Amino acid sequence: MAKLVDSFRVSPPPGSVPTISVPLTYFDIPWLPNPPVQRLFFYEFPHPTSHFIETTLPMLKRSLSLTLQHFCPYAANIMCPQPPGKPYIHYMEGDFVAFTVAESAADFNHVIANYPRPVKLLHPFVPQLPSKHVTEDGSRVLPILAFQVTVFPNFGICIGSTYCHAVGDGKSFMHLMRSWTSVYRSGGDLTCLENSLPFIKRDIIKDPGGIELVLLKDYWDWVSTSGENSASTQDIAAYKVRATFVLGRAHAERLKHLVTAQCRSSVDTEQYHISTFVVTCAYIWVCLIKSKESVANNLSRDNGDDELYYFLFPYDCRNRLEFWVPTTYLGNCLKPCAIEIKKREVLGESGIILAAKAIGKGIKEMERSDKRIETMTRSFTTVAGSPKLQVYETNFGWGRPCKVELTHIDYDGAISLADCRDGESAVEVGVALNKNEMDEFLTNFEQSLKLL
Ligand SMILES: CC(C)(COP(=O)(O)OP(=O)(O)OC[C@H]1O[C@@H](n2cnc3c(N)ncnc32)[C@H](O)[C@@H]1OP(=O)(O)O)[C@@H](O)C(=O)NCCC(=O)NCCSC(=O)CC(=O)O
Repeated sequence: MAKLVDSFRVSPPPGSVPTISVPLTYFDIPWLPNPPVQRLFFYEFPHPTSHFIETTLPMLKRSLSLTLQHFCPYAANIMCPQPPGKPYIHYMEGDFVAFTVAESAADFNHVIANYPRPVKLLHPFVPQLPSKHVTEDGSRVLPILAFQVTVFPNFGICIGSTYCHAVGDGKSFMHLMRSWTSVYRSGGDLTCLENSLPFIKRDIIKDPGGIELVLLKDYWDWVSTSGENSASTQDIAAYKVRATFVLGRAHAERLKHLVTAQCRSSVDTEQYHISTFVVTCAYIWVCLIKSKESVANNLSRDNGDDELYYFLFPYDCRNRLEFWVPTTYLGNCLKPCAIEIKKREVLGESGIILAAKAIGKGIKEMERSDKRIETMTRSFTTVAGSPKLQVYETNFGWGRPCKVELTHIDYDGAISLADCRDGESAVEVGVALNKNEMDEFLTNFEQSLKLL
């Protein structure tokens, strides 16, 4: 539980940003039906709530307001006119980011632990976006971003965020977060942002193949069928537990070595992109499949040998397209990369190696732009976050986060990936599963490590 202390609306400074309309591109539109991204940053903060409110809160709000002047899409709304109107981001004076302050009596060390805990434990620290509403002309208005700062008196604070993925991907959001921390640390001096301002214009995204219209039609179909009435997600997560698994650098290197050794020749090796990301995903994916099949009492490899499992992860297209997209581009610039593997391959002795080769081959094909997107029917695992987002590099001046969590994985069955706080570890993986699946996963994770 968290007790509401105060709530605010944080806008860019008055008069600093003109009214702006930014179209959504074909990279943004597919994210519209997705539930929002929820990321929690936990920090040690050994002070009472009164200290936070008097000394920290004013500058947190002021620095956010100043930062939003350069990141105004995050203070805006997404306007969704009735078809055939195209959705777009719209900012006007007075638009804001919802900003709530709460206090929690929960045990901070338990909250930030890696071991399995009920997913419900973290939900009180996740901010709610303001309600969607409909304008007189029938346009739906979707608020984009909300923050909630929860104080755990004398122990820590949590900066919780909820944002609509259609406004921008993880790279864009973490650009905002890191900029906010810089402005906070500099006492409100915006010159610290001068070398890394976001690139907000969308007309650099070229669409020679007319893919936007295809995706818009899919979106309009979604609105007219399930749309806003999709099933409540809260119930799905009620009985789940979540845990964080850390893959050490030594284990990642050993896995990379094992996979590379399995490629028959150097020519063969060139067909695969083998990295820490690839082997971590392969390792977790195989442990997940084994755990779920074990709980379903379905571990026999003779049964449904050719049944397929799918793995889906985003591929950042910045600097990888035929047209120029700067690394500071604010928006979505991700393509989905889908991998498939047969059940008998996963459950065999070389399951992790085969999974790594499949993922590594998929990335190479993305680089050559010849990867087809498969139709997935069932049994797919998706990835949220990325070790490249540097979520632990968000220091407001009271140290790096002691824990970062993505809580929307509680609902959609994705795994979350992040960099690690300490240099010894390679990747942090967040998993939310039913209790009995988590027990199996823990066993699989530990046992497979011993085999490396
Ligand atoms: C396709 C990928 C997933 C692949 O990941 P990789 O870690 O393999 O990435 P990469 O292409 O940078 O390759 C890194 C590996 O190549 C090696 N490498 C790189 N450059 C090299 C060079 N010049 N010479 C030799 N080796 C080199 C490095 O050692 C490293 O291995 P090693 O690592 O072993 O040292 C990634 O490129 C990508 O697009 N990531 C972005 C995904 C993303 O943005 N997700 C967020 C979704 S938004 C979201 O979900 C919302 C939110 O989060 O808020």
